[in-house]
Amino acid sequence: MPLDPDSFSLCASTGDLAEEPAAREHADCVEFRMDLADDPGAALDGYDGDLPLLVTNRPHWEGGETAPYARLDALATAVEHAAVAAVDVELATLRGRPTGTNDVDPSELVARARANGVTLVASVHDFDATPAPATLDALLAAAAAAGDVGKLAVTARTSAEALRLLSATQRATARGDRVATMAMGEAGRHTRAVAPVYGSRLGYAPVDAADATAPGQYDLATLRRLVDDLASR
Ligand SMILES: O=C1C[C@@](O)(C(=O)O)C[C@@H](O)[C@@H]1O
Repeated sequence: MPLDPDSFSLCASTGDLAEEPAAREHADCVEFRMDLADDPGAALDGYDGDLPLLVTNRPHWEGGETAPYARLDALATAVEHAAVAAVDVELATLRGRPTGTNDVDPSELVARARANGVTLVASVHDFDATPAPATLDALLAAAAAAGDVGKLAVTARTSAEALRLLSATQRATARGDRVATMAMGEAGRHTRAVAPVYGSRLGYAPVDAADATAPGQYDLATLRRLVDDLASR
């Protein structure tokens, strides 16, 4: 089953698939951060949880832990698994940024995802700041065009920057782009709860706040409660 890009999904973000039972109560899916796992291939082969998986294998140059070697090959194998519903590929990768030695190239990875009915999340991360509005618009439009969902995670240093991201989310949704947004960092924390009100399709949270995969994340139970509460108003 692909992840439905037309509705909001809350992902429990983890490098350890053994956390899935603890995530079931609150999450719609598990973001398996393959780059944070010791043996991601074995973990996927042994996965028998209920929640569908969004697989991510983040390179160093976009805030992850994976050495570039065979990074795309691991994702291409992952999308063949029945439990995998979505795959995250950086927009820069899709645009051809060299990513190390791989047998498959980005277009083949996308083709394999498509052949397996796996939703493609095209992602962009800015770990320093929140770009100007025109840049946010351009990044969201490009990411949404490249994937089924275009995801943009920026860093908000002020409430004005957080608001800028929410505004861009609203504009993207209004023009018909399917996007997912969040502002990392303390000043952006509330955007994780609020961005879905403006159309964001994905949220990320660790089961346990101590295991955050990005700055400013709420724990899973808290983000579920906040998102659901705001959605019902
Ligand atoms: O890209 C994202 C979003 C994220 O960076 C966040 O800020 O919640 C967390 C990552 O695990 C995920 O891949």
